[in-house]
Amino acid sequence: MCKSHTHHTVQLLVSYTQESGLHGTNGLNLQTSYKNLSELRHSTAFCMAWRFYHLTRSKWTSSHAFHKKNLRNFQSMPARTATGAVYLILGALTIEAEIHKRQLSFLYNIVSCDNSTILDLVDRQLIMNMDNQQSFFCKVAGTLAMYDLPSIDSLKQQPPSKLKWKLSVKMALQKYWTKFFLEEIESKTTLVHLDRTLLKIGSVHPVWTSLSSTISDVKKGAVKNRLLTGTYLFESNKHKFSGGKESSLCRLCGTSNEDITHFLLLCPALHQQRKALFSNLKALVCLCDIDSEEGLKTLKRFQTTFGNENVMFVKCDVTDHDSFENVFKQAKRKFGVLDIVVNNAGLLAEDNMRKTMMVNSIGVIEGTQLATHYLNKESGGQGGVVVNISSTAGLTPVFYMPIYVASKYSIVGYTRSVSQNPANKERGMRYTCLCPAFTDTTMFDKKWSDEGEEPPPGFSEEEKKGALHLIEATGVNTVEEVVKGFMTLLEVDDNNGAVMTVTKKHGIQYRHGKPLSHKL
Ligand SMILES: NC(=O)c1ccc[n+]([C@@H]2O[C@H](COP(=O)([O-])OP(=O)(O)OC[C@H]3O[C@@H](n4cnc5c(N)ncnc54)[C@H](O)[C@@H]3O)[C@@H](O)[C@H]2O)c1
Ligand SMILES: CCCCC/C=C\C=C\[C@H](O)C/C=C\C/C=C\CCCC(=O)O
Repeated sequence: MCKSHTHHTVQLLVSYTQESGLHGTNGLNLQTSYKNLSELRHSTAFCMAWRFYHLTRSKWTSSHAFHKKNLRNFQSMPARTATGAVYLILGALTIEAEIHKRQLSFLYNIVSCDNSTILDLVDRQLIMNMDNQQSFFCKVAGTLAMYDLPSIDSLKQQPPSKLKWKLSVKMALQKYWTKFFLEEIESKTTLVHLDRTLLKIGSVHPVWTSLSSTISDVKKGAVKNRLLTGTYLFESNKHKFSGGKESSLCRLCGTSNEDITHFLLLCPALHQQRKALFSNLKALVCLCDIDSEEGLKTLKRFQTTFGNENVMFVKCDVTDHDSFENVFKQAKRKFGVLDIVVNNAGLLAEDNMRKTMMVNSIGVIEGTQLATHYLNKESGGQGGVVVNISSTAGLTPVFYMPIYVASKYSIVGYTRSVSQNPANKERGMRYTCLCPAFTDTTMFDKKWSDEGEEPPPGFSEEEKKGALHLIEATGVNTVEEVVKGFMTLLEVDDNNGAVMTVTKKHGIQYRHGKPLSHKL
């Protein structure tokens, strides 16, 4: 292979792929485009294999970068995409692996031939040249070891059929590079949503294979791909990165900031698409509340989105053991297994100390004990997570609501304590605590912003003024902001013992240092 031919092939490859961008926009589907790319790449790799020994480290690095850039452009991935994702989503081999494949094929052809002169030369090389790093045999011995393939000697003694050898090499390369890139992506926080079981060198990820090659489908695939790889730029990020110059509002609904929680769960403009997807997902929810009128309204709303069979409501009073346990029994009977419990019931009634403590404190403790019993692997469950809803008032004294504060402080201390039980790991349990600041819900009633209203029971006129002042100073969370913190607590599986605050000023923050960590 002469130098000018090599140069020509590389030029061809560059013009073919470098500016091609998204597949499909050039009229080709991903498979055809990739096949053409890899055929050109193979011949380039082939050329390089012979010049392999003369390649300097910087040439090596630039050919890797060149190859990765082509694969990335080809899938319309931005430059910040993790290398592992670029290769695994397309199932593509590295240049290094392509060269190894050819080395191993060449080795097979030599050791399995019946030309005694060639075989003698091989023997001579094996005796004389195995310490020489530049020798083909020394290099290929390293390649065989790298992929756990038989040594040159055993290949010579018992060469398998050509087909079998090709298959063994293919499998070994795929196994090695799949493991290599899976390890690489493990540390990437942007890739937490990528299902590892769908990633394999040699197979194209369903994000590409499930699409037709129409331009609109391919563009949808590019967005999906960016969502999967954590590289999609939500409006809220654009806002952040532009130093506030760009708007953070969702362009689809125009009503809220666009972030991943909004996009996946909340944006009303995507309701229809979500409905179709959610009806296949088996997210099963049991709602419970002492207020059955409101509970049944919420049930109806959830059933419309998630399907009638996937949601249930059970009336319950969390201060009554039997009533509370009945919820767990009913949910288990209908859904079979329980894995998340949210102890959310709460009230603000400074004029009723016993009720406040019974609902906000005892109710949450009771719910946590029942969850431990019904979810725990040691008592027939599959393990899971408990999220106890406290408040920033569970971390800061507030002089005009000491009873509410006492009830919420108790939840933080209780949750942190149960999270330290050494049995949690065996039981598959983790316990977390969410502490929102003032949030725009029914508890945060209009009367707190209406100067003309009487203060709520248990509050003097002066105390109400103090509260309004505090509310003005701290700001009021939207429910979406709190949901975002809540989803983070659920999704991060090594946060046992976490206490998270959600405030208007500082967003999501963990308190009390790093939680006691164990991965479940
Ligand atoms: N809204 C805020 O500003 C804010 C801030 C921080 C924490 N929290 C906490 O968030 C949680 C949810 O409150 P919210 O703001 O959604 O108010 P909310 O009043 O809408 O919800 C509380 C729910 O608890 C139910 N409940 C009360 N007593 C019960 C009982 N004995 N058994 C069963 N259910 C009972 C109520 O019927 C109500 O539906 C509460 O624990 C609250 O203390 C609220
Ligand atoms: C003072 C009564 C206001 C009424 C709002 C109704 C219910 C709110 C309940 C919340 O749990 C209270 C949350 C936070 C208030 C406590 C402390 C503020 C600490 C400062 C901060 O949030 O940074």
